[in-house]
Amino acid sequence: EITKEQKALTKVIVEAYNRHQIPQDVAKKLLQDQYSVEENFLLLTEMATSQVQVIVEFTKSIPGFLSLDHEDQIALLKGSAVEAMFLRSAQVFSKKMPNGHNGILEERIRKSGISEEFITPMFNFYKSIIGLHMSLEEQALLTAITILTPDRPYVKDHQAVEKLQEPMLDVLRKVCVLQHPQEPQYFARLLGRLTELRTLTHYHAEMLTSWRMNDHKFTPLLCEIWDVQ
Ligand SMILES: CC(C)c1onc(-c2c(Cl)cccc2Cl)c1COc1ccc(-c2ccc3c(C(=O)O)csc3c2)cc1
Repeated sequence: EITKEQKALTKVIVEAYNRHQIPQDVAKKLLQDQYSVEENFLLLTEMATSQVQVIVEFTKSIPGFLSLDHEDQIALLKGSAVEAMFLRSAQVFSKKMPNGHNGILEERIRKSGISEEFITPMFNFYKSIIGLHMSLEEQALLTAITILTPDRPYVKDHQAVEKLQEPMLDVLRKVCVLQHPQEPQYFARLLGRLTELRTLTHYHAEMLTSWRMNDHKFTPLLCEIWDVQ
């Protein structure tokens, strides 16, 4: 069962996850009434830029992260940002957002210049995450586990990252058993979502290319984290 240290670790991660969120005034922009492809792309770019800042702050609160090699810290953030944003935007769809953000976010994503071949797997993923009815602890721990994935490109000290990721996996497994006693495979299903996230990262790289082909501009922060422009 869950040790004192594991309870403390979960508390730190959940508090960081709750503390760092997109500012309400940015989220509210989703409710604007222009729905052109251009307008949607600009809004989603603003959301993504704000969400990256949120992910960076959340990551800095993960115990031990700031003690990693600095280049590895950057490699982990660059390698996981898209996956962390899929997880976060999935929660927007699953929780009944006040004044129906979720329907609006979906509509803007569907009409932002993303081709159908990417929209289908993207929304299949969203459906599968929503169907898991993840608790806040599970969302926060799964996001930290995704960020602390040792085999991201250019990570030098894999072991140092594994040492941070393993305790998170141990406590997530126990949290899943406690919160979904009737579903012994729940933890395995959560980890299965991480595999599906990897394929979405691949699709996402192609989405970026097709946006750029149509001369779409990104913000400096997104260009840096996604190595574009
Ligand atoms: C550059 C841009 C066009 C882009 O490129 N790929 C993706 C992209 C897409 Cl289209 C899907 C998945 C991942 C990415 Cl990076 C995106 C848009 O990324 C988003 C990132 C994050 C949110 C997001 C998060 C939280 C919340 C909350 C909340 O927490 O209360 C309220 S509103 C909201 C909105 C939306 C969109």
